[in-house]
Amino acid sequence: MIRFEDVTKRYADGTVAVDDLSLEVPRGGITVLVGPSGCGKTTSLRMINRMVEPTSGRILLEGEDISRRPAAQLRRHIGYVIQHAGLFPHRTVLANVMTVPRLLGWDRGKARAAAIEAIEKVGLTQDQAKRYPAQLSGGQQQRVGVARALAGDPTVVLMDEPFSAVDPIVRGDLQAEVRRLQQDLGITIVMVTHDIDEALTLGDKIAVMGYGGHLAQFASPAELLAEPADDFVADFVGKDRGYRALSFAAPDVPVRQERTVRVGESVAAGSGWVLVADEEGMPQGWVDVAGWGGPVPAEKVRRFGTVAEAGASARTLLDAALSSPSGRGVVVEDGHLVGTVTADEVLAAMRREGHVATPPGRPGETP
Ligand SMILES: Nc1ncnc2c1ncn2[C@@H]1O[C@H](COP(=O)(O)OP(=O)(O)OP(=O)(O)O)[C@@H](O)[C@H]1O
Repeated sequence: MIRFEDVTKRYADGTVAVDDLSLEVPRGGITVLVGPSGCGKTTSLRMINRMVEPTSGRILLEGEDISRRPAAQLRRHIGYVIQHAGLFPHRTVLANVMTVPRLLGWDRGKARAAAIEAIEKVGLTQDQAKRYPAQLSGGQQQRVGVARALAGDPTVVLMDEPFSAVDPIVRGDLQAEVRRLQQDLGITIVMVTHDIDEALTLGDKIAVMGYGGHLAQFASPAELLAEPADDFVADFVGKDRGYRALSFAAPDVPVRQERTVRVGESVAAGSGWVLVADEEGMPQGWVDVAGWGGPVPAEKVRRFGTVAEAGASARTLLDAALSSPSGRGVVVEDGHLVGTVTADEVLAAMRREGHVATPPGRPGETP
């Protein structure tokens, strides 16, 4: 839906900020532009709303060359969020958010209603709407920035390093919020970040840009981790990409049936690790039935570590298995036991589905 065709931007001093960029941002998802400082991310983003004009090439929005549309008209459908929110300090939150619909020519009543709706969408209260930006935390100010971008009912929202100025916990909340908003509203988000973790967390598609403003790779997070196009991308994506890739694979691991007992129920000596569940079948923990038998005492029940929801990522399944005292990870659906998986079973499923390579068999080993 946003298509860059051979787009180059050379600034007046000769700097080539973007070099022959061609890519297609899909409609209704999050596309992230990521790369080291100065690689042309911001320039690329700003060409989408014509804050910067390409030197050559063209950009199409829904098949239409944006250079043919008056910039002001184009921007009506494109929200814009910047680092530090860029709020007017002497205007209340509500007035700040109203600026966008007012610029669109909406009357005060309609602009106010749209602003209030946008403020609620980003999780701010009516009380906070009456305050001035300085009376809010950094994370809340950033929410106001997002609300302002949404108030004009855009189809596309551009975000330039929107969360880089907030602490990691707030950042995580804001990332989740942006993902939720994108899904609820069906908008297309194009986001710039220099943080590969943020790109991998949020991006449906990621454009890794390299020095000199050229596109190094345009791919999904899973593809980027599995098959970085070159050394630059491999370095940028990071050394532990094998582990990170686990988050993006949801292998079909056969779940084994697991017998459960209740506290007070008798077990035979030497049963090994037995899963304890309550009367509704909700798993509660493991009990090690080694040198004893008889009724299970509550104080012998050990928590099971993490639990995986059915259909979870390989990372979650492995984590459940590795953190379980029995080595068997508990898989649940709506809190009810489905069964258990071991780390070996998760890895075997990963191999079967081609998510991880199968090591060549050593001599004497049966395949
Ligand atoms: N108005 C301008 N005039 C001249 N050169 C510019 C201008 N704006 C940006 N540049 C240069 O173009 C290149 C790309 O800049 P841009 O801001 O697009 O990169 P970026 O990837 O967003 O960087 P950062 O992560 O540091 O913000 C840089 O070398 C920058 O110095």
